[in-house]
Amino acid sequence: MIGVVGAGTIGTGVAQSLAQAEHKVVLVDTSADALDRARVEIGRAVRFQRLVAPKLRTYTPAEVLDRITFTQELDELATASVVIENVSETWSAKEPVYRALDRICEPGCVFVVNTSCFPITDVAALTGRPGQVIGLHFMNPVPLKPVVELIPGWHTTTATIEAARSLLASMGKTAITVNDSPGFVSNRVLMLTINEAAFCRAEGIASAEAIDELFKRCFGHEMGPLETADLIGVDTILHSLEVLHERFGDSKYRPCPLLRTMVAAGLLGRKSGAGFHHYGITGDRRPATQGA
Ligand SMILES: NC(=O)c1ccc[n+]([C@@H]2O[C@H](COP(=O)([O-])OP(=O)(O)OC[C@H]3O[C@@H](n4cnc5c(N)ncnc54)[C@H](O)[C@@H]3O)[C@@H](O)[C@H]2O)c1
Repeated sequence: MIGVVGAGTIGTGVAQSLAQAEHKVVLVDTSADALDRARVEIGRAVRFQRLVAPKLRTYTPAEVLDRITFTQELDELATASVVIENVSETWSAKEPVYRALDRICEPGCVFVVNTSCFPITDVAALTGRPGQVIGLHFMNPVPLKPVVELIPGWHTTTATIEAARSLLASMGKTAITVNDSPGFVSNRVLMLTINEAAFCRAEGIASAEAIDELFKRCFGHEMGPLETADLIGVDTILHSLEVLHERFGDSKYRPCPLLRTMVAAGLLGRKSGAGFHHYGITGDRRPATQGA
């Protein structure tokens, strides 16, 4: 059984992807609402994928959901072989989870850190098993993204790296390995781009639509930086920039104040229905009427 902790934007996709690979999953969140949303979202996403991604047509939503136990009890992870942690990107959220998991889980259990920016070695130091802690930075939406950034910490053993690779292979995914550092490679670069795009929007240099169109039509990106921020979650972007700012001590990572305002206003992106753009209940983009 694989444990997944955190049933938000990314944890929901991780649980779905594991269940579609025939793993038994226990999905834990402190919020009953988050678990309810995850159940609905997984059913919707599997239905959608059966239409657009032929390789994933094998299972019905009921079959996938049947492999997932939704619970608020971390203790249910006592027999997990691997736990993938996806709780909010703040140290105050992550620290107690690792201390508790270290007490609850069997000594052989591997802990996978799905963080955007925290160094894996820092997280591993919260546990008595640093050799069995590894970073896997999944991309959103998890079921549709075939590549994962893999980050061994200082003490991560070869056996743990192999266990992570074989879990990914069972999910039809491969890894690109990078060394441990705040934000690794992908988010160290991406967060600066999104932050600068937010500054352009905040200074009135262009609309959110124009900023995103430039990246799509001039550079051939699938999504613009502000659409990407909405997909990831504006709160997760803000927390990630705060981690980079604090860890590097470099002012180039200071978060654009507009991001703080948007988080305070509840404009979190797709998950709240509005961010830099507006979204319908199925996540489709709608013309902006107000907000950022
Ligand atoms: N959103 C992305 O695209 C993305 C991609 C890769 C990695 N990440 C990382 O994954 C983690 C989660 O990000 P997210 O975007 O899903 O955030 P989110 O805010 O959508 O979800 C976080 C979830 O964690 C839950 N949570 C908080 N404390 C908890 C606890 N003690 N026990 C159990 N559940 C708890 C919250 O209730 C919430 O449902 C972060 O570290 C983020 O940086 C996010």
